[in-house]
Amino acid sequence: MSFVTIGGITLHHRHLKATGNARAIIFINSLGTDFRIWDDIVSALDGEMSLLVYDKRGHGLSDIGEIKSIDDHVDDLSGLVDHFGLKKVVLCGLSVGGMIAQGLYARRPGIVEAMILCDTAHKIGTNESWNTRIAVVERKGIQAIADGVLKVWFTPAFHTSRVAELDGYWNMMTRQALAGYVGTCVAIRNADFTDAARRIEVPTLCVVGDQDGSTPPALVRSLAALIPGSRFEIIRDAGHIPCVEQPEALTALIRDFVASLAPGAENHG
Ligand SMILES: O=C(O)CC1=CCC(=O)O1
Repeated sequence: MSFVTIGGITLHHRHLKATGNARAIIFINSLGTDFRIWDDIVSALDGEMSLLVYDKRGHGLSDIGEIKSIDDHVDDLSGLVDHFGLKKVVLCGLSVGGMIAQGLYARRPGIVEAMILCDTAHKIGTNESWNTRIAVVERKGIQAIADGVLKVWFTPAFHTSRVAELDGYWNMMTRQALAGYVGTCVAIRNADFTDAARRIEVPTLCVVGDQDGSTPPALVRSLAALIPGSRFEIIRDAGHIPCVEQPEALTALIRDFVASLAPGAENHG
């Protein structure tokens, strides 16, 4: 296990460095998950690209810290980029992870070569939906909403055919620190990247599961419409977390997208 302390926050991470002409790609996980959601993608891409996965604060084995806004998560991601000496990175963010990616681009556009914005948006949910969720989990715990959230994370087919995994992801979600979960809900509620998305000037792939109940295809398509020149793709038979449910399809899209980038930014892993 690897840990690093940046700005007083200890972050759990895994860095797999590729040799030769490799790009660096950083994966940013979603609300209620830790970096193990990327395991299949990491296994598939290991050796082809330098890969960095980490538990964002308040999740997994990272410190909880204080989470007042997406900026707090951006601080950690920005610190990780510097800690690993990365000059240019490709960001792959899932859901709130995609907001954190948009936040890093808005703050430090020069270090972002490209972005893969996965099941995310410029604005996710409403004040009302987040306030309701926050009130329920503060009163009754994450387990009170877990069954409902799993319905948006995974398709009905996943629910019937991958029952043990479903149990495992229920455990993952409900074992996140309450303060980290609630803080990240507040951060998502207050985030709006609508204007920032219009200013994105790097190649961007927006991708979504066809059955995503949290950031549905129409919403992710509207994010793609804001980002000049972006590419939009739908993954079949996937809910909100295609890196778990359809990792081969997402890996193929990542490979294809990274291969389409202009040469020159490699060797920064
Ligand atoms: O937990 C959910 O409802 C799905 C989700 C929304 C933002 C995020 O990161 O995950």
